[in-house]
Amino acid sequence: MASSSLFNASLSPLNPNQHPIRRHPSPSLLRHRPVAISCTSDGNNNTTPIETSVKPPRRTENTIRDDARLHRSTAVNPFSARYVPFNAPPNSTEHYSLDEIVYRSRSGGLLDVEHDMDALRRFDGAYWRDLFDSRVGKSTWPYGSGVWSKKEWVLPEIDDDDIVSAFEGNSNLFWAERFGKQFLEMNDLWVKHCGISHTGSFKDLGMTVLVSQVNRLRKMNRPVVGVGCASTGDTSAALSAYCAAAGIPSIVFLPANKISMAQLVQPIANGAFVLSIDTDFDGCMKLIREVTSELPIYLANSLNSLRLEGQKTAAIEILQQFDWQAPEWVIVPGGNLGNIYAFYKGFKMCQELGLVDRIPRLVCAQAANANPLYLHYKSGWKDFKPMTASTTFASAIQIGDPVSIDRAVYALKQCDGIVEEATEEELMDAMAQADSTGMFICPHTGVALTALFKLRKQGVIAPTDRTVVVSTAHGLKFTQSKVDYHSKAIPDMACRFSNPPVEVKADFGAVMDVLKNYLGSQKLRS
Ligand SMILES: Cc1ncc(COP(=O)(O)O)c(C=O)c1O
Ligand SMILES: N[C@@H](CCOP(=O)(O)O)C(=O)O
Repeated sequence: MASSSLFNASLSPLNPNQHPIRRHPSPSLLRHRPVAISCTSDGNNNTTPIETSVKPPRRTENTIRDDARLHRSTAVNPFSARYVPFNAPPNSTEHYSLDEIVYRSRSGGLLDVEHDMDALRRFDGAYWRDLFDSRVGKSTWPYGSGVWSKKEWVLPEIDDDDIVSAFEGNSNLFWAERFGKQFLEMNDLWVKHCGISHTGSFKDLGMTVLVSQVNRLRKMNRPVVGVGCASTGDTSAALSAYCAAAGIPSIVFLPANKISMAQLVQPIANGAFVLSIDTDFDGCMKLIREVTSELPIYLANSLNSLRLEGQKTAAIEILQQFDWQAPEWVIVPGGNLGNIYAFYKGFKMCQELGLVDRIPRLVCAQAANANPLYLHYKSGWKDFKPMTASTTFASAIQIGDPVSIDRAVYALKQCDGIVEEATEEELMDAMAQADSTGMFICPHTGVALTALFKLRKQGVIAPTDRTVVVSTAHGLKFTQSKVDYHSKAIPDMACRFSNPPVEVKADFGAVMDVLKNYLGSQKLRS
């Protein structure tokens, strides 16, 4: 992408430690009295609630891990999960322990993490809502994380000591008041800022789960020397950060010259082994799959269904942030297509376990330059054709052969979902419009906002529909695209919402003239 001369001068470079195992905990008890509730087992995995002690304050010499250890329940954990073939027929018996290293089913299809829903159903929706609410805003290990605050639904069997977490999640659900009013005549529009996160994207949500499980496997002496991924920049950043925190080697395959400088420097700084490969993301993905089947390198892309268990918590969080009410619409930018399924799965679990009575309709938004799902949708879900994706400012979704295509199609069909697309000009304009109302979003979020513009214009989304746009990465990772846009340095793009700096002499009169001109152009607020 071209860089700007304009910018050269000015812009250089409860007691949540244990499961309160009982059916109807009083909300007041959970919120106001720090009572530790544990459970005993009769040896048949039947649990009986008992209240134990009032939690003493943390001793200053203890870490939060020590503190959690002191308060850990010794009772039998009634929850479990395993791998099963994705969308398996009801008579399928194929399944694998999460401690096995397996990414594909026997028939070569995708896998899914299946939870013991009967065990989870022994507690009603009110119980789970209260439990999850009681853990928000604390530093208790590991529940200070938005992912691990839902541990029973994520990786129920992992030891808290094996968890590698940066207290990710609990991201801001931003009321886009001015953007909604000014550009869409909407009053209930929200942006879920998943990119305001440890490494600047939603990938942290899945990576904490995957790297925690790797940590466990390594302690079990399973053959995992390192963890590897192919990436358009965000998966690699998250993988390298979580591996560095745990002291685990990470290996990342990046398509040469196709990711932003800010993304490239993240794994470099975190000490990953970085391969810059002369191909696109799909080429890197093919290579990492081949390599991980030959070497003791654990695959960290979302082909590995563990990742989606963490990512689904963003959906649960949205419901929680709306006091357990489902919005009408959730719009998610899609590339490798794991996230759209993760959102569906999070919403669906909340419905099945009685936390909400319905789920939102999902919209998956793709860049027109990398739109295999959109074309598939438009063909009435006839045969899917992978493509070679072209360059897009939404570089993290420049993917032509998404590994989770089956998951995405399933999710969209189940929730009466829609697929939309955004041209380069549309996505860049939408990003600039959002930024002009106080956000600082990434181009992928611009893709999602374009889908919203189109669906509002078609009357599919109504002005009062509660709508959430998922912002997937921090705008600071993509500043070059913003510099190019505001410099009007993009060939064949009008850059209608650009706001270049005004060059002015260091002279009082000249500055006054410019300012008077500017103020005159602004409407006086009544
Ligand atoms: C910033 C950003 N947004 C959206 C996506 C799309 O997510 P998914 O690949 O799960 O569809 C990705 C990665 O692909 C991403 O890095
Ligand atoms: N945008 C992704 C692409 C890979 O997706 P994944 O979810 O399968 O890891 C990235 O940042 O690498």
